[in-house]
Parts: sequence; structure tokens; C-alpha cells
Amino acid sequence: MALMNVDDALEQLLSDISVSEVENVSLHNATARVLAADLVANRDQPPFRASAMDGYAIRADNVKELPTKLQIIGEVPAGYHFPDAVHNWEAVRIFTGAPVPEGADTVVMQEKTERDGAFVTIQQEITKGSNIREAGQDFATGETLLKKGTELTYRHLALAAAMNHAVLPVYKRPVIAILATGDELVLPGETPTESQIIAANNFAIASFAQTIGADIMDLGIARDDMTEISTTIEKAVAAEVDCLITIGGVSVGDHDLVQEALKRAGMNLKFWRIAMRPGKPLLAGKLGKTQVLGLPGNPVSSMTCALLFLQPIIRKMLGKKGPYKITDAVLGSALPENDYRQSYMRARMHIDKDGRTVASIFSDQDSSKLSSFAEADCVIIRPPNSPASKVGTPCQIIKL
Ligand SMILES: Nc1nc2c(c(=O)[nH]1)N[C@H]1C(S)=C(S)[C@@H](COP(=O)(O)OP(=O)(O)OC[C@H]3O[C@@H](n4cnc5c(N)ncnc54)[C@H](O)[C@@H]3O)O[C@H]1N2
Ligand code: MOO
Repeated sequence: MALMNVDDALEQLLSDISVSEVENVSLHNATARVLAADLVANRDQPPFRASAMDGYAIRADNVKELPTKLQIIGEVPAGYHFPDAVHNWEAVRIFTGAPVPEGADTVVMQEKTERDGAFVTIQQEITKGSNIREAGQDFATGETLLKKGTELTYRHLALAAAMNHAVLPVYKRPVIAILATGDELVLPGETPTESQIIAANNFAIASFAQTIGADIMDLGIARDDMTEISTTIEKAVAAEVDCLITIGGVSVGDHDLVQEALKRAGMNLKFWRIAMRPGKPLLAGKLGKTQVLGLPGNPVSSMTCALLFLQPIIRKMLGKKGPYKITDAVLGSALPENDYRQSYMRARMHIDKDGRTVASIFSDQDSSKLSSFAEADCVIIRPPNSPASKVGTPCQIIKL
């Protein structure tokens, strides 16, 4: 039977995923979250005519001849209101951000003046209206400045704060439960027997999911035992997590029990095995409201499937646009023809003298090799049945 291709598998998966519920979070917790509603300004910015300079608030008509001497009748720092008005031949000492007093129409920079006690002499020509920011010049009450769907960065958060929003409506972070399986696994820091290895993928997947914006429920390691795997799956179901990730045990071996355990728990299988390399044994399903991804055990297969399938799931739940970013590049190594599976080949990239991104593969693409995945900074997407390709052939990559 022909295996499902990567794009169809992703489309099927995402068609069943909706954006998370909305919660209100403080500005400090809103970085990289997605706005769930339009944000309207609660005030004008600036809320009054404000001085843009440290200097003197004056009436421009008084300064037609140079130099002109004016009497200083008081001062107004930022945060205060000058209770009086500026009349002819008067000036008010003013500071950047302070409201311009009544009667004044211009602020002259202090560098263009000379002070002598209660008097200031204007030395240089001025333009009427200069150095004043009109009320509402930046934005006005009622204006929609941030649209629903905006992925919030520091720039947006500054604007939201200035608009006087202390909390923002955003989509909730999904909770991802992670279950590693296998008798051969022990946790880092524990003492393995001579036939065991240290569990690694679960840490990769947790870190990756957190980086994209999910919260983690670590279910530890279950032995290759139906009861133990089932009991642990029940914990994720009881916690009503958004997504359950299992690692390992999804291939065809006698000890690959994960699919059967998930089915016994009530999972509806969406697909199992797809035409990709690495990652062929990937499994997807739904258990109640929980999305299930069964990642293959080989570390690079696990991480590649997370890159291509877990990432889009989390991004969609968070309200983010698009599954992941694909970049145009050229091959830095010749590649043999490809078979029916879409390959994701570990590579390193550099920019050549013509400004092109050149991606060169690691010679060994064994899906058990953690070291080369750590060293890689991109993967080359090699479509099914690609012909043998020379150095310089256009290709597409996903940056890691
Ligand atoms: N007869 C066949 N054998 C295999 C096939 C196949 O089609 N026919 N597919 C191969 C492919 S491709 C992959 S990928 C693996 C995936 O198998 P499983 O998902 O069942 O994974 P395991 O057998 O449990 O483990 C594979 C490998 O990965 C190591 N592993 C597992 N979990 C972790 C972890 N958390 N951290 C680090 N390493 C882990 C495990 O020790 C094994 O070495 O199946 C092929 N076989
Ligand atoms: O697809 Mo397996 O994931 O080649 O190692």
C-alpha cells in the first residue's frame, strides 16, 4: 500500500485542530503570544500638547527680532501642569514631555537661548509651532492599533502598554504530555545496565515544544509493557492535555506496543506510517479531545517529526500563522536520486559570494545520530523521486 505523503498527512492533521481558548495575561507574560481580539486605544497619545525639548515655552510672535529678552514666570517639568498662561514677553521653563502651558505656541530649545536669572534671551531664529507634539499625534482614543492575530513582540507590547492595557487577551498555551517508552531507556544521571541507553528524545521534544510556546507534562519512561504504557496514557487522558506525544514503540517489532495501547484507550487512528525519511513510522490519532502523535524512537526521526508535525499543531493552537518557514537555497553537495519517500537531510549552510544560501549535507544521515543533528543548522527537503542533483541545484531548506 502506498504510504501517505507528508503534505497530505499534515493537512489531515491540521484540519482537525482548532485554536486554543482565550485567556487574559499580563504584559510580562504576553511575549510571543497571539492577540485574540482587536486592541483599541483607551486614551490619546500624547494626551496633551507636549514639549519635545528641554527649553522655554514662548509665543513666537514675540521673537520677530533677535535677540529678544523674555521674563521667566515659572517652570513645568514632565508629569506636571502649569497652572497659569504664557502672556506676551513671557516664557515658561519647560522640560521634554511636559504639557505646553496655555498661551504658548512654540518651544525653543535651551541651546538657542541664554539665561540670566529671571530672564531668557532668545538668540536664534525660531519657527512658530516647533518642538510641540500635538495631542493625539501618535494615536487617538478609539483607534484600533493592534489587530486580532498579531504575534506579540516587544514593539507591540510597548504600544499596548501606552494604550493603557495592563492585560491582553491571547490564546492559551497548549499542554503537551510527553511519554518515552522502552525497556532500554534510563534517565540521564541514572546508572544504565550494559544493554541500556540514556533517554534523550523526550528532552528534545520537551525543549522544542516549550520553545514554540507549549507547556509540558512529563510522563517519564514507560517500560515495553502493555499495562504500564496504558496506565501512563490514562494519566494524560485524565489531565485532558491538548496533545499526547509518545516516543518509540510505533514500528512493527514485537515490543512496539504503543499503537495497540493507544487503541485500547480509545484512540481513533488518523494515519500510521508516511512517505518520509526519517520518520516513516509516525502515527497520529485522537483520543477524546487529545491529539496524539506517536513519534518514532530513533532520535533524528523523533526530532524531525516534531519539527514537521508537532510544531504546526502547537502553532495552530496558539493562533500563529503557517506551519513552519521554508527557505530557498542551493545544494552544496551532489545528491543521488531519491526514492518514494520525502527526505529531510541534515546539512550546514553558508552564504556564498553571490549571496545565495548553500546547504551541504552530512555524509552520514543515519537517523540514530544525535551528534550530527546537534551540529546541523538546517535540513534539506528532498521531494520524492528527485533525480540525481548537482552542486548548485536549487533546493528548499528548513532552518533549525
Ligand atoms: N522491520 C522493521 N523495522 C523497523 C522499521 C520498519 O519499517 N520495519 N522502521 C525503522 C524505522 S524507520 C524507525 S524510525 C524505527 C522506529 O521504531 P520505533 O518507533 O518502534 O522505536 P523503537 O524501536 O522503540 O526505538 C528505535 C531506536 O530509538 C531509540 N530510542 C527510543 N526512544 C528513545 C529516547 N527517548 N531517547 C533516545 N533514544 C530512544 C531506541 O533505543 C532504538 O535504538 O524502527 C525501525 N525498525
Ligand atoms: O524513518 Mo526511520 O525514522 O528512517 O529512522
